[in-house]
Amino acid sequence: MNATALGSICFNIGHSWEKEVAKVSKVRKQHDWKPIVKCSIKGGNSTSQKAVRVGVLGASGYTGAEVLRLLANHPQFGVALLTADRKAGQSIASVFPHLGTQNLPDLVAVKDANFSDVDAVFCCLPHGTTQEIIKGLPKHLKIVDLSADFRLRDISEYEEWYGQPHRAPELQKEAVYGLTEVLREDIKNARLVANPGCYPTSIQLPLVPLIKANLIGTENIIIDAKSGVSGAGRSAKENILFTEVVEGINSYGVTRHRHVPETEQGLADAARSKVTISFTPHLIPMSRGMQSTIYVELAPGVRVEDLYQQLKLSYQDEEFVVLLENGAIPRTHSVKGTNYCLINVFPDRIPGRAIIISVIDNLVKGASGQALQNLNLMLGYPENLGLHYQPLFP
Ligand SMILES: NC(=O)C1=CN([C@@H]2O[C@H](COP(=O)(O)OP(=O)(O)OC[C@H]3O[C@@H](n4cnc5c(N)ncnc54)[C@H](OP(=O)(O)O)[C@@H]3O)[C@@H](O)[C@H]2O)C=CC1
Ligand SMILES: CC(=O)N[C@@H](CCC(=O)OP(=O)(O)O)C(=O)O
Repeated sequence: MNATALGSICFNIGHSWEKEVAKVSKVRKQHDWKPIVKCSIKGGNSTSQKAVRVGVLGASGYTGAEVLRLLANHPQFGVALLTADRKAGQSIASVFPHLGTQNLPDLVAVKDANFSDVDAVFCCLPHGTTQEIIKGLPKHLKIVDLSADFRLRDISEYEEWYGQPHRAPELQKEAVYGLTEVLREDIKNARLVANPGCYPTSIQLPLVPLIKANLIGTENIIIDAKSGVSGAGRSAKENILFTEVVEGINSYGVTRHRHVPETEQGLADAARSKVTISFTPHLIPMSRGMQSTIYVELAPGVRVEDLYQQLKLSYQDEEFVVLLENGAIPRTHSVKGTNYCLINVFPDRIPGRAIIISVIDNLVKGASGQALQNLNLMLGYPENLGLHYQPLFP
């Protein structure tokens, strides 16, 4: 898809809900899904009739709030339960005034939550905490976990990188990694999806097709990545104070960031052999957005044009992953507030090397948007339902 096509995506998103719901009904028939149980619940449109009752665990955090922003436009998912920790007992309006018009349920502590009227949850909790909480959830729930707790298949690797033993190894075996465009078929049948990290999403989407096609070397991949500050969550930390972040750039996790094993796991699956990356993330003074600039070696006999054509082929039918027109620079402004990943490939001035730029909104494709894309799939809906947003620019 080229930049003109992207323009038409961004500016012709004229999907009417009637059309969407008609598509849903068709998909439901194909999947022999249970009939729509009409229930009156508070949600994006208060007291509207929605088919699926959704809970958001960690609704007082950034990714939880982003799930709620997206659900406000979802024709089939209504919000039935919201949880928080320190903010339990408060209204969502007092925690997030921008969500105050939605007439959402108040925040409760997870231990006081009643899941009997909930069909699916987005788990937007810190890693570590999440394993214990998900272990205790009723089995009827479909779960999309936004934390890192179920992303690493090898639990010894989890212990090594997260500094604590895995507390739900049985559930780890069941979890499906939620990189939608790559693992769509597995996600459709999953009960528990481990939604990918933001950096790993922005890196794997361009690299997986190139590695699968043996077009690039797998031992000398260098990734220089930048994230907006919302990537660090909403709780107070010294390194994300305004004064620490504004007018500067801060590298962190240098030589050792926990997204390395997650990214190498996904790339190794594509290569069917070990892949190693050098990865350095940076915190930059913007609220949301992420760019990964990736330096790769071309496999013998391969041209940069071959990389471009491969990505074009791989993503030609994808709505949310867009290869820009030759030479166009992906910008975080173009994806702000949307579920898009924009990619382009450039020849390095050093022969035999290429530079790939990939941008996403860390809170949308890097978290809550991809999570919604996955839950749509898990419940047999079109994966783009509720995800049609134009970029917020300027
Ligand atoms: N921010 C991002 O861009 C991305 C984040 N993620 C992952 O998503 C998850 C959520 O991130 P984010 O929204 O940024 O985090 P926040 O820190 O903004 O929010 C965390 C949420 O979890 C709740 N919480 C904290 N501790 C507990 C506990 N012990 N028991 C129950 N609830 C608890 C908080 O409640 P309260 O505020 O009331 O204390 C809050 O609602 C994390 O695992 C993160 O790594 C993944 C991809 C991108
Ligand atoms: C800016 C910032 O701090 N970003 C977070 C990554 C956010 C994310 O994707 O986190 P999870 O893997 O925990 O889900 C970090 O580097 O740890």
